[in-house]
Amino acid sequence: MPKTLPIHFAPLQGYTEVFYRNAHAACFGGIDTYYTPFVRLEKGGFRHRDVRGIDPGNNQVAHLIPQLIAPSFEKAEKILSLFIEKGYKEVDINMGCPFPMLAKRHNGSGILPYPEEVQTLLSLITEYPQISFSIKMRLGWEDPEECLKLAPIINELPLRQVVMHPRLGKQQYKGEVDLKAFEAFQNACKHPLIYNGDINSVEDIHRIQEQFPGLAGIMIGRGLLANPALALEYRQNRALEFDEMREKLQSMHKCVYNQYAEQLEGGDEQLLNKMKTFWEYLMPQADRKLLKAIHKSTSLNKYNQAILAFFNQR
Ligand SMILES: Cc1cc2nc3c(=O)[nH]c(=O)nc-3n(C[C@H](O)[C@H](O)[C@H](O)COP(=O)(O)O)c2cc1C
Repeated sequence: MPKTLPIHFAPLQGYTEVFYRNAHAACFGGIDTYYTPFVRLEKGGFRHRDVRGIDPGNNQVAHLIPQLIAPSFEKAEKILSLFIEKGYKEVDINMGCPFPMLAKRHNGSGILPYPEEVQTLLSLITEYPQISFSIKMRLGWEDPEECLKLAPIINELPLRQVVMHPRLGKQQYKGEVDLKAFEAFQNACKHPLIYNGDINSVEDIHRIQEQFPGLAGIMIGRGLLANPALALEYRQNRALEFDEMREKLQSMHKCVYNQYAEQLEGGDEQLLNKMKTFWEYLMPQADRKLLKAIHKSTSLNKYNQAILAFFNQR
């Protein structure tokens, strides 16, 4: 039996928000580390929801790491100061985001073609030795050679780990993950390395683990949104029974719903929209009619009826 690797829940802006993370940890678990979606500066300040999302008072998961995205040392330092003020000792730096609006300003994977800018940004890491840093990155913006050129810079830094999603920024989420290029980076990288990308089943985890025996962990995003039990099933080496899955999912749904119902002030429509995102990636293999009724519900009332029908299915 290969050893069980730590599973990291990837940050997903708009999905793995604080209420989702709390509910997931309480109802499913199996995760070693959760990450906040990236915090960024908007017109020099912070977005309220980002500040709420990292506030330790709102977070109930055992191990949470806040993530920042910035194109420069100064901006990154400002966000880091917020994390330090909130008491965090571990921080992740995003060098993987492919969104063109951010990438064109050298945020996320947009910085990868520019080794000097990467070096300046990451000098933050040596300036704050009291913080344990990780980076989450892609192969490059348009060429997988980019990460190999960055390897000497990255290797010099006292990093806790590197998370690699083996796609290019310009690909967004299209095409296949490039496992050959991942291997080349693994050979060049001296830090503990975590694989991230297109893991949708326990078999996928085992396959990646076999192919890359030196890995320090696996990070999963959309696969966990689709099957919140995935990490638990991997850890316990068993698939959840239908009834057990339903029970856990129902309590997770209730937990997310109640937290949003308490916090949101925009009425039923806002709550309805928030809850619909909960279902966007969830259980794509479930009964299509039941899912469609949820996705298409036009009022909170209709949504609640659709949910009831979903959880009452045999
Ligand atoms: C809607 C969406 C939002 C995302 N937000 C973030 C983010 O805030 N920070 C980050 O590092 N990655 C973000 N990602 C990338 C994921 O963390 C992950 O790297 C990517 O989805 C590949 O992993 P997966 O195939 O397991 O989902 C996002 C991805 C998606 C689809």
